[in-house]
Amino acid sequence: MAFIEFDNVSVDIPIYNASGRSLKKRLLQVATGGQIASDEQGRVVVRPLEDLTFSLHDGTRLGLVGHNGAGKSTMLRLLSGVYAPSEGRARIEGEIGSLIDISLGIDPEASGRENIYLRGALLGIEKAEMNERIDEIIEFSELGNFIDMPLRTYSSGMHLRLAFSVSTMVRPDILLMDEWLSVGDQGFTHKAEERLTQLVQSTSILVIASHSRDLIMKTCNRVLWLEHGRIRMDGAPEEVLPYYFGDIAA
Ligand SMILES: Nc1ncnc2c1ncn2[C@@H]1O[C@H](COP(=O)(O)OP(=O)(O)OP(=O)(O)O)[C@@H](O)[C@H]1O
Repeated sequence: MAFIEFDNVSVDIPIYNASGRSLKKRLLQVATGGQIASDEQGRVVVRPLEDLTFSLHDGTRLGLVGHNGAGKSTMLRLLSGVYAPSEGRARIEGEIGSLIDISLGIDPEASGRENIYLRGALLGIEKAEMNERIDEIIEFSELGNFIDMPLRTYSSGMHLRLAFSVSTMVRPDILLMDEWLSVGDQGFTHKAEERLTQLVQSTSILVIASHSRDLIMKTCNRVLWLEHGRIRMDGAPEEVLPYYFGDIAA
């Protein structure tokens, strides 16, 4: 069983190199998506998420919507453990899998095969399991003999195919995505699409940030609309999206 429970969660990010007086003054005046303030020590602090309370259970397919700077990526980073709450409490039960930044940790000097092991280690997969699954990953990537060549010799499409093949081999309880991944040429895209759909179906909780109405309608059964780091609306896609996209005045 997987669940995510947020109680009055806020995230503060101190900006250490914004201590110059004039910059600080300017930052405090400029209205951006995140709320900018200064803390007791006079440091500039951005608060991308403020006072969030919600819970997600098995079967939730959550679409995160919100304008640029609303806090969607920060929320995904918080769920993946990159950030911790500065205030409030976040309880997360279940193994988290992240398809954000699938090229993370890829070494251009190492071969495709070595990079599969590297990425696998980052995903928390044991070496013995990687040994068992490596052939399947190589076959899926369709990189043929290039698999033993250094990554710097790959085209960007080949690079993505490798990253996709290894990153989607996990079956997490909670899957985090930043838009729907689209990789490779036509043939590969079709195959990748199928694998991604299977992965999404097999996961207990999905959280996907997206600007696409179609994608959210197709994939999600709940939508959280973030505005300036706060929850503006939380409900079924057919309830929230007409307000978010302005069909109905909010
Ligand atoms: N590491 C950071 N340092 C400083 N400010 C940050 C940091 N990360 C996020 N922010 C600020 O927090 C706010 C929310 O950013 P976030 O990237 O979460 O928005 P988003 O909803 O994902 O936007 P987009 O749709 O443009 O990707 C923004 O104002 C951003 O400037």
